[in-house]
Amino acid sequence: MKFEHKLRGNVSFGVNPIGCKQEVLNQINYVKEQGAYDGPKKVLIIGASSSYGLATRISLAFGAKADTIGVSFEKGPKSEKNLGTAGWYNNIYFKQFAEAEGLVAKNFVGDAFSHESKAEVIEYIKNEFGGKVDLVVYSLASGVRVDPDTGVRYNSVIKSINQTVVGPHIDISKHEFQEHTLEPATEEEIANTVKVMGGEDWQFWMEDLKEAGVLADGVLTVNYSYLGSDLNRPYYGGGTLGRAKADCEVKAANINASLADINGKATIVVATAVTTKASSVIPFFPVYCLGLYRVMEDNGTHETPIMHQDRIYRTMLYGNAPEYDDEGRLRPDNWELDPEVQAATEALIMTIDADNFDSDKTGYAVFMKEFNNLSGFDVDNYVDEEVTLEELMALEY
Ligand SMILES: NC(=O)c1ccc[n+]([C@@H]2O[C@H](COP(=O)([O-])OP(=O)(O)OC[C@H]3O[C@@H](n4cnc5c(N)ncnc54)[C@H](O)[C@@H]3O)[C@@H](O)[C@H]2O)c1
Repeated sequence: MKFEHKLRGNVSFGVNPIGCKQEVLNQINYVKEQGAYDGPKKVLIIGASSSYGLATRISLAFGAKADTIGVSFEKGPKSEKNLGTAGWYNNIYFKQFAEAEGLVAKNFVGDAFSHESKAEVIEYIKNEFGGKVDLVVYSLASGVRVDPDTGVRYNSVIKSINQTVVGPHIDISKHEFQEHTLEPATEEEIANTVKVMGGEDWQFWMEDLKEAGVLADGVLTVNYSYLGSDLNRPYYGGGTLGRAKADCEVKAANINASLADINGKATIVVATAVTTKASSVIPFFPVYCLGLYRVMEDNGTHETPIMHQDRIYRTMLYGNAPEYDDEGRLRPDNWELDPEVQAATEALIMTIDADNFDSDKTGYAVFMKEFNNLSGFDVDNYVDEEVTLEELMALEY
């Protein structure tokens, strides 16, 4: 079967399942090369099927020998034209590789926002996962959330607040460098984005898990945030997504209070900018990445999700070199926010235009390779393997 990388704007519809398998294996091998580390042994990851959540799962399983439960919202194959989503295959192949090493790897595919998903996961932890988890990772990125109590559907928007933002953007499918205009969000759009991407559902998960008695003494829970810099503040930190991230900090404080009696802790991890399905559709962000990646590649500090998450868990959360800010947030993003890196990124971005955006002057090649890798294309060590639709449909998650 031929796999086609279909794109609309910066959204990918095609998938190469065999490429996804190799990409998962490449990440596993990266972690193994770093060696083993002491970490949590029973982990729940909400949003586990791609980028940061998947990288977290791979690092913890293959670096710290953790058993993992992954929750995600992915689609399986229906026809040769519709092979489903990359995350579907990432789940399957992660599980195969983890089980081959004697680890437990359980996948739940469904809506993490629903009561049913939470109940199913809790039942599984109680009956088949040893009764308790010692780490809960919340790595969800979604455009919609249906409120589980009212049934009301909320959509998140990526918009600025109180200002119109005009700047450069790239349309990947058209291979075009464009000027983009972002109109400010309404109050309702801001509130809806907080409802979807804020911390409410994280808090709901932690309340339900605690009430069910499935959190180990000393449990840690983390939520991935992004703060960024002046270069992206108008459309990120100062925009609707920034509001949602601020809400996660409020909810972290609530969770911390509720976990005190079991010595638990909620931590906001401010992660670095990486190429993911969620970040590629943020207006202007790809151009920020073109500048940033060139500078960080040249400095030897550019990281992919697996490199970043492995460093976070190995050296910071379960290592002896965590770096917290005054607000108690973990700051592995300090390589990105280094003033010299930011100044060089800004200077480079000012020179990027329609003629050179895809040249070696920028991080275009790095960005595009990472973008293609997300769907199983352009993967290192890839070996073509004949596979039929029936075989793909028979794969069990
Ligand atoms: N990409 C970046 O540059 C960056 C930087 C810092 C922080 N973060 C944060 O990291 C987190 C993860 O983002 P990502 O970029 O890895 O996203 P992603 O799109 O790669 O992954 C999102 C995950 O959420 C799951 N998901 C979405 N809706 C769901 C639902 N209703 N039920 C169950 N699962 C669902 C998907 O299946 C997937 O596993 C987000 O909070 C994001 O803001 C991202």
